[in-house]
Amino acid sequence: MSRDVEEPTPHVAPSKGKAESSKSKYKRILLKLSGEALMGEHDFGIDPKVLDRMALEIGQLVGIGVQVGIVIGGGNLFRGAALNEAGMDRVTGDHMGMLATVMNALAMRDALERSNIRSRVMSAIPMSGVVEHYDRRTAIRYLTSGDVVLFSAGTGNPFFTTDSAACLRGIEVDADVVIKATKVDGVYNKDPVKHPDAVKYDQLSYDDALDQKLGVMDLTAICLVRDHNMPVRVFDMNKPGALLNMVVGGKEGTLIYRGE
Ligand SMILES: Nc1ncnc2c1ncn2[C@@H]1O[C@H](COP(=O)(O)OP(=O)(O)O)[C@@H](O)[C@H]1O
Ligand SMILES: O=c1ccn([C@@H]2O[C@H](COP(=O)(O)OP(=O)(O)O)[C@@H](O)[C@H]2O)c(=O)[nH]1
Repeated sequence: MSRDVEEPTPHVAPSKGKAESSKSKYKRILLKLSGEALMGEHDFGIDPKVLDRMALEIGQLVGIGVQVGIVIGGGNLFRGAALNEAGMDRVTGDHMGMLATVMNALAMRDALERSNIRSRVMSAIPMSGVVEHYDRRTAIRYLTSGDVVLFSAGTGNPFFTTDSAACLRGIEVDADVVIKATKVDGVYNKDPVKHPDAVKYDQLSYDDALDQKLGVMDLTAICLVRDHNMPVRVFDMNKPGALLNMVVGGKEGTLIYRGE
């Protein structure tokens, strides 16, 4: 697949429906939201104030015609690896982690709909009566019609992360970019939380991210985007307005792409 990387010319594919995105650099994005960020000031669970703020920011994108797919993590509730360390079977823990992402997606849909933003939740694990089962063609139809689509339950398989799920869904629905909204404002040469002298990259290649084993995103996810030439942007979701600014072409976060 030869996906046009965002530089130097914005990639606007005519096949993605009628949405007017004259001010947006992208027609369709896949936004990965950290589960942990949903906790806000708390140690566990979901802070409704955080959801409302995110709904507002997502609404701004929808308002300028951007088609938005979202993958939410589950780290605010359960992580398979942590449950495993505490003695639980890993696969059971991962199933709990994936179910946690469904709960987060339901909470986010609720917040979006309270803000009058049409949205759908799809799950990689069938959950009849609660959410729709993921189907790529249906998801693309929803996106094209302007609905926000929340892809929940990760990839549906244990031993993966929601970063990998975000990259997978982004590639499947032919998004222009995967945007990882996280706790740090970009990718650094080492973990900036542990190393105050870490230096931030404005952009770096997939191969550099892999070679340096930069921990901001798991290596499985980076291999996937590299193989499909899907650009990834990493930015700080706690910085108000940063998401909209990035989508209209402002300088935010770090771009991971195929390089020169
Ligand atoms: N080289 C790096 N650049 C930026 N962040 C890094 C790096 N190495 C490790 N990190 C850590 O990765 C974290 C983001 O990844 P992760 O915990 O998976 O986030 P999320 O919960 O958003 O998926 C950051 O909070 C940061 O502490
Ligand atoms: O495809 C997937 C995605 C997620 N998970 C599980 O769900 C948890 C929550 O996802 P993640 O840790 O990626 O959430 P985040 O760090 O983004 O909050 C993971 O720890 C895994 O246990 C999984 O098993 N398969």
